[in-house]
Amino acid sequence: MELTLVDLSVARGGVPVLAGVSLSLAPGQALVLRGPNGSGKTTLLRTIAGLQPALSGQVTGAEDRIAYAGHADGLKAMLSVRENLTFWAAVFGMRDVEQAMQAFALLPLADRLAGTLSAGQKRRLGLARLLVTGRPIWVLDEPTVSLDADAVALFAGAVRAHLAAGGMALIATHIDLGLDAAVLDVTPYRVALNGVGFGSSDEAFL
Ligand SMILES: Nc1ncnc2c1ncn2[C@@H]1O[C@H](COP(=O)(O)OP(=O)(O)OP(=O)(O)O)[C@@H](O)[C@H]1O
Repeated sequence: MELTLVDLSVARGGVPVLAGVSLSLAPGQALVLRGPNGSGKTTLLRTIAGLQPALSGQVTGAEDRIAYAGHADGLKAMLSVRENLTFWAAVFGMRDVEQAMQAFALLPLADRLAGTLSAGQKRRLGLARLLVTGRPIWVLDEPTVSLDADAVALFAGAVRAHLAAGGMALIATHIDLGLDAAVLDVTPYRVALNGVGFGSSDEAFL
């Protein structure tokens, strides 16, 4: 089943950011979102993932099918790498955490507390979580932040395997992942602010 956006408009802090975004993603396909800092990529991804409501328009094919990885890794600092993945696997009804650790070179760190990992290791663990969700649509916001070249290659390999298995991926990134993916620049969808500033915030925790 495809993921489809029809005429989607999104806002942050009550201020419209992007308007009229339409796209569709079929099984096996990836789409890379591009656009300057502050252009609205995160806002669009959060809306697609159901973390905030759209201003208008529709998202179809997303219900209970999205695994979202945003800027925060959302790890439990006092659980080990293996325990973090086991926790998430249980939440999503999956079991195989060993394969997820292997895919992101985490096996040597399996018993380390997540809170003691380096930034790049934490990011690898956050991305390994995608594999234990069993969800077909990966919505990823700057997934390669903190990753070294080897880890970026591991990540790109995981995305390729996910697509080959019929998964989908929507990725906001400023770097070239070497994926066979379409690219959507959000710039043409930006809403002109016409003097309206960003005075408010739409989240309790920033
Ligand atoms: N919590 C918030 N409350 C209000 N406005 C916000 C909030 N977070 C971001 N914004 C504003 O919303 C606009 C869109 O931000 P967004 O994070 O979606 O852009 P982005 O394209 O993902 O940027 P980047 O490439 O820097 O990650 C920006 O002008 C930003 O300053």
